Amino acid sequence: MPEQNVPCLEVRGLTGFYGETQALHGIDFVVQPGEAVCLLGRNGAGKTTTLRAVVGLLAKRRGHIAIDGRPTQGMAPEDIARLGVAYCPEERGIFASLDVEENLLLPPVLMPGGMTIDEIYMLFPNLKLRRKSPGTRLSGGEQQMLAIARILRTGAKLLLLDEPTEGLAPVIIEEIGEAIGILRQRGFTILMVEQNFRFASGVGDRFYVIEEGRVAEHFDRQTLASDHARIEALLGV
Ligand SMILES: Nc1ncnc2c1ncn2[C@@H]1O[C@H](COP(=O)(O)OP(=O)(O)OP(=O)(O)O)[C@@H](O)[C@H]1O
Repeated sequence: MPEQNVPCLEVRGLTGFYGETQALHGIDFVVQPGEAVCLLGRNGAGKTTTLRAVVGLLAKRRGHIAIDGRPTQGMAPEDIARLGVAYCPEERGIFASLDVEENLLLPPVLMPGGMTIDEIYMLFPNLKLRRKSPGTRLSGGEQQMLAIARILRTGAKLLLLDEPTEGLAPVIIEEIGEAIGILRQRGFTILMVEQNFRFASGVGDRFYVIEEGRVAEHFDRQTLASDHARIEALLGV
């Protein structure tokens, strides 16, 4: 049983570098169990780099990151994944030469409690219809659904989604939003990077605005509703 009041993810004073270039300058945020938290901000602000640091893909990172209270400093990505976190990258990473089901079965199951293939197909019926289609034949929306679906088998409880709506038609964006809602009902915790402010404001509980590698602002859904114009101006949307 996780201890009470232990965040699902805690990030304090996170700095990160690409070579000599500093991309993160001291990021602080928390994600509580069951929450959907969105990282917002302009291009190049450091949102993707933050997600990559959390899953250990950013080699040069400093500061405190803890998953369910367990610090991840110095850990390799595969060991961080075993703490129950999974990452769905912006570029989706679908293998073109594999069909839908082969792509689904690719990530290893790391912990008990992951969704079965049948449960995943109930969540994304399109993928079931296309189960034998190669990655190359999928639409952008199907690829995004597959990229999310693929991490649901692993047993991870914290899902990191990088721009899940990017380049997708409104009707598909709606389906992704519904799927995220169902995942939350099933107890998943979500940390998401989104440029689509409208989408983010519909699915997020709390929001952090990242600017130049720092958290510039933090607000919840209620504040977002009451202060919409100012926040839109802040994000330049
Ligand atoms: N592989 C890389 N090598 C060097 N610099 C990088 C690399 N990836 C990102 N950066 C730089 O790090 C900074 C943060 O980029 P990051 O991708 O985290 O921003 P972002 O907020 O996710 O924006 P975007 O939506 O454009 O991806 C930017 O200045 C970017 O140019």
